[in-house]
Amino acid sequence: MSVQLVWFKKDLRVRDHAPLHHAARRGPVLPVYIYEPEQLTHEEFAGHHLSYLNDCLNELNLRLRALGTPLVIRHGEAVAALEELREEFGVAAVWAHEETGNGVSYARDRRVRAWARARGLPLTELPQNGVIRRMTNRDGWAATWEERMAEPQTPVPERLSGVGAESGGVRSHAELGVPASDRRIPPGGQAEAHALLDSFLTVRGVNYMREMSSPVTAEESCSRLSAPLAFGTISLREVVHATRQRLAEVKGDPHADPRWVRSLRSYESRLHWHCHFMQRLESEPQMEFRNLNRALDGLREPHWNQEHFDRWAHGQTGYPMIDACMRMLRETGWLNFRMRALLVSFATQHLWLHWRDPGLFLAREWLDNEPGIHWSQMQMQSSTVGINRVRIYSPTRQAREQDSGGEFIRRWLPELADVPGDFLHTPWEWTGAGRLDYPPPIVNEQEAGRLARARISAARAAPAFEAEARRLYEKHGSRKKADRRAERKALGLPETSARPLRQTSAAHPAGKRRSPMSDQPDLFGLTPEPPKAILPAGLPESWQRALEPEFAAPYFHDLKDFLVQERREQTIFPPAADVFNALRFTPLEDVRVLILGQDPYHRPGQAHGLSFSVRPGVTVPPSLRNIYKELVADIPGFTPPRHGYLKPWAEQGILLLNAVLTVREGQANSHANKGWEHFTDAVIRAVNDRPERVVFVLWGAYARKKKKLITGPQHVVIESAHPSPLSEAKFFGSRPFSQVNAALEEAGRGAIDWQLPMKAEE
Ligand SMILES: Cc1cc2nc3c(=O)[nH]c(=O)nc-3n(C[C@H](O)[C@H](O)[C@H](O)COP(=O)(O)OP(=O)(O)OC[C@H]3O[C@@H](n4cnc5c(N)ncnc54)[C@H](O)[C@@H]3O)c2cc1C
Repeated sequence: MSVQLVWFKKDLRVRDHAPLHHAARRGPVLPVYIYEPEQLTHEEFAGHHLSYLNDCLNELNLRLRALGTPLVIRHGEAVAALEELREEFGVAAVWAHEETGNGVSYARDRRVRAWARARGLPLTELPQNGVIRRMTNRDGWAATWEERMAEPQTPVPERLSGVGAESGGVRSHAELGVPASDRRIPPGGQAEAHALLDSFLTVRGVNYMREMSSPVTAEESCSRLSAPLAFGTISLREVVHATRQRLAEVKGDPHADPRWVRSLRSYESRLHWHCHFMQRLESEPQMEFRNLNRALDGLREPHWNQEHFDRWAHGQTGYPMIDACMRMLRETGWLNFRMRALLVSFATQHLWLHWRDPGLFLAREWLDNEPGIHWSQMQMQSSTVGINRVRIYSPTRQAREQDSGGEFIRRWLPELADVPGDFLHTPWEWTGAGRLDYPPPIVNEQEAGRLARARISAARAAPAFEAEARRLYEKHGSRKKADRRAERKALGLPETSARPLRQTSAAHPAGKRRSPMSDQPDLFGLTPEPPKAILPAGLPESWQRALEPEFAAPYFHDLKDFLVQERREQTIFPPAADVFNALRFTPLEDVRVLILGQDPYHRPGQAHGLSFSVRPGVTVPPSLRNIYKELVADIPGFTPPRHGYLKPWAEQGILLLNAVLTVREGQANSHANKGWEHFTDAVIRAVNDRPERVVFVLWGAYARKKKKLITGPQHVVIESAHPSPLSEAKFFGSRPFSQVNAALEEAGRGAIDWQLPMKAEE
C-alpha cells in the first residue's frame, strides 16, 4: 500500500486540484489540513479568518468524505504533524500545491522540503496559478501565465480510497486560542465560490467596469471572489475559463447588454494582475519587510507617529471618506480596490507613516489577505517601488467623485447624520461642526500631500534611486507590451499605435504627468488605457482644458450612461444638444458674472441650457418675471421684453449655470445627485481660479451653499433670496444688477448691458 498524503493549504477545494488528482491515481489518499500555531498567532491572522477557514474545511471534509475518505485535520507545527502522519499511516509520497505566502509559510515550506529529503519521501509541489518559481526576471512570464490558464481543468477523482483515518473535525476559536469574531463576513467554501462566480458573470457584473470604483456600488458589482481565491475554494484557472466563456457568449449574442463586453474584459485583466503581483513576492520575499526600492530606505522610518496611526486605524481622521472606509473594513473585512488604495495612500503619504505597520494592520483586517498582492500593493501605493508614478490621492476629491450623494459616508459615519449634504465631504467647513462628535481633520490634506510629494521627489533624484529602479524593472517589470511588439514585428505587422510607447518611470523617475486616480495599477505597462474622456461637442477650448479631468473621471462616465438610459425611457430636458449651452455661449476666459440656478425647467419647450432662460416663444416663467421687475427698479431705463431668452446676457460674459444640467419631464430635481453637482462644482472652481474679478450671483439657499467654493479674494459674491414667487418679497429691493456693474467697473471689467432685445432671435 503506497499511501499518498495530499496536503491542503490555500487550496481548499476538490475541483481543479492537481495534487489530489495525481495522488488518487497512485494509491490510497490521506488528505490532510494542518492548523499551524505560527500562522494562527501571526500578526496577519484574526478571528474572522478562522471562521471563514472553518467553513471551507467543513465543506471540503464533506466533499472528500463523499469521494471516499475524510479530511484529516491536525493542529501543530507542520513538520512535526507530517512526521506523525508519516509514522502513523506509512506515507509514501507527499503532494501539495506551491504556495506564495508570507515569510512564515516560506520558511515552513523550506523546512518541510528538508524533512522530506531527509526521509527520502517524494514531495511534489504543483503550480496552481500563474506564479512561476525560481524566476530571475520577467521575460516570458505573460506567455507562461497564458499557457497555464489555457490548460484544461484537472478532473475531480471519481473515487478516493482512504486509509481509514478519522477526520478529527475543525477546531473552535477557543480550542485554537484565536479570539472569536463577530464580523459580518460571507460564508466560506467551494459552493459559495461558485455561487459568487455565477451571479457575477450572469447578473452582478454587467456594469463592473463603471461601478467597481465607488464604494456605493462596488459591494454588489465586484465579483467578491478575492476570499475564495485566497483560500483556494476556486481555482484561478476556473475563474478565467468561466470569464472567457461568458465573454464569447455575450459577444455572439446581439441582444446582450453591450456593457458586458467591456466589463468582462476589464475583469479578465484583473485576474492577470492577481498573479502579476504575487510573482513579485515570490521572486523577492524580502519585500514583505523592507522597501522594494532600497534607495528609499530611511525615508519614513524616523517619522512614525503612533497617534496618527491609531486615529487612522480607528476611523477617526476627520476625513469622512477615509473613516467610512475604515469602519466598513473593520466590520466586513472587505473594501474595493480604489478605497483600499485610498486608505494606504492617506496613511503613507498624508500621514507619512511607514507602510509596514499599516500593512500588518490591513492584512489582519482583509478577509482575503493574499500576501503577494497585499505587500506589492502596499509598496506601490506608498511609492516605494519607484518605477511608476507617485500617487497621492485626495480623500476629499475621491469622496466627491465616488460618493457624491454621501450615501456611503452616511451609512458608516452615523455621527455625521445632521451634517447638511453640501458639507458632508468637508464637515469642518460647516458652522455646526463644533457640535459633532467627530474630530477635525488630522492634517491639512493639501499641505501634507505637497510635503509627501516633495520628500519623494527629492529621494528619487538621488543617483542610487535610478539604479534601483532599473534593477526592479529588470526583475519585476511586465514584458507584455515588448512581447506584443516583438510578435507583431516577427509577423511583419506595423506597430499598433503611432504614439511612442510609454516609458517606464525608470527612465523618467519623477514622472510628471498627473492623471485622475485609476483602478488600474498602471505598473510596468500592464495597464489597459485609462477611460477615454467624453468631450461634449462644441465646447470652447478653455472649458475643454479646465474640465478635462472631469470628462475622463469615472463619475462622468457613469453620468453619461445614466443619461443614455434615461433618454431611452423618459423625456429629458433640455434636448441633448443644448445641455452644455451655458459653457458653449460663454467661454471661460470671457466669464465676468456667474448666475447660479438649481435645475432646468421641466416643462416641454422651456429649458435650453441657460439658467433662468427659456426659448423664444415660451411664456416668461414667474422667477424670470420677477428678475425683470427687479431690473426695472434697479437699472434705469430697463424695459422688460416679452420673451425670456437670455442668450444675449451669456454672450456678454454672464455664465448662466444650473447646478444640475438635466431633468425629467414634469419632475423637478429628478436628476439631482447623479453626478452633475460634482461637475458644476468643478465649473465654479474653474471660474474661481480665474485671475480677473468675477461676480458670483447666488440667489436662494441652494445657490448660497456654493459660496464655499469661491475663495479668490479678487472675486465678489452677491447673495439674496431667490426670485421665485415664494421668496419674492425678500428678493425685491436687493438690487443685484447695479451691484454687479459696480463691482465689474471697479475691477476695470466693464458694466453689463442688462437690456435685452425686444425681439428674441435664436
Ligand atoms: C493596499 C492593497 C492591498 C490589497 N490586498 C489584497 C489582498 O490581500 N488580497 C486580494 O485578493 N486583493 C488585494 N488587493 C487588490 C484588490 O483590492 C482586491 O483584489 C479586490 O478589492 C477584491 O475584491 P473582488 O474580488 O470583488 O475584486 P474584483 O474587482 O472582482 O477582482 C477580481 C479578482 O482580481 C484580482 N484583483 C483585482 N484587483 C486587483 C489588483 N489591483 N491587484 C491584484 N489583483 C487584483 C483579485 O484576485 C480579485 O479577487 C489589495 C489592494 C490594495 C490597494
